Amino acid sequence: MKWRVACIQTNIDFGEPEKNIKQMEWKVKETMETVQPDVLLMPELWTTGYDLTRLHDIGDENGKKSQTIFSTWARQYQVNIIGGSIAKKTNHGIYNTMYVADRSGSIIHEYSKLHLFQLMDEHLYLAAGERDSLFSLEGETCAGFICYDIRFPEWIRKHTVHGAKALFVVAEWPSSRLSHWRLLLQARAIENQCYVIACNRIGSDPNNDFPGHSLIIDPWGNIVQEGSDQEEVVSAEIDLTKVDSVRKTIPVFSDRRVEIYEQDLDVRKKF
Ligand SMILES: O=C(O)CCC(=O)C(=O)O
Repeated sequence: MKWRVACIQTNIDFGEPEKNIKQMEWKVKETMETVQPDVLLMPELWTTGYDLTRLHDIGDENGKKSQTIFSTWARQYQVNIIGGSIAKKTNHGIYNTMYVADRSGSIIHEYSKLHLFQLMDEHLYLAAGERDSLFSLEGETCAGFICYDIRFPEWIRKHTVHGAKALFVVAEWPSSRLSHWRLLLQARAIENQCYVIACNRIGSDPNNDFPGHSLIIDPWGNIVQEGSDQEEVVSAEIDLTKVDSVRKTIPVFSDRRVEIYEQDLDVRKKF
């Protein structure tokens, strides 16, 4: 399977969902007219930004409005959408939730950020997801993650051992740790021998600057495309058969020694 993937690397107006949705509608239209991707990504919390203290007012009730928007755009343009994430308000709390819509407009996957980022106070305002993020897109096994999740290789691996060949990452990753962003994403691609397609935002909010640098990385760890720090669409063609050939060249998955990893370490003998 070959897909043209495209990250809408955009600024986000702080706490202004209506404005952000209107702007995104134009960007989706423009991207479909120019780049014509098969898979379209948006950044993390792109409707509200990190306006955490107001999420109970501006978040999306059960994610209903967002699902309708993704579904409408996906069907209208016949494109698969990784809808970044949005703030989903529920009776049990507010979740940082990704929806995936396929070309027919069906919502085929939902994932709520599992690891809340304390440095940006997420744990004070958001509830953590409890479910995995594996899904099938046009017959290919994929997984979706949200920002801080990429610091947890064991979480990502859980999905690639179940066959994920493309990891879609959405983020509001700050400029101060841009070097971590690049290295972590490249490491996840190399160790899991899969594509990583990662969409970050640009601009600033009251607490952080965001560097863009959305990335498309192949299963050998090469950066196929990297964004600047400006508003743009970062796109490339990916060929998922490359995943199989890299996994054949260095058979990391069959060389794993899971039975040993699962044994307890006998630390008392050593210290
Ligand atoms: O892990 C990091 O350095 C950034 C994470 C982050 O900004 C987030 O999860 O929103």
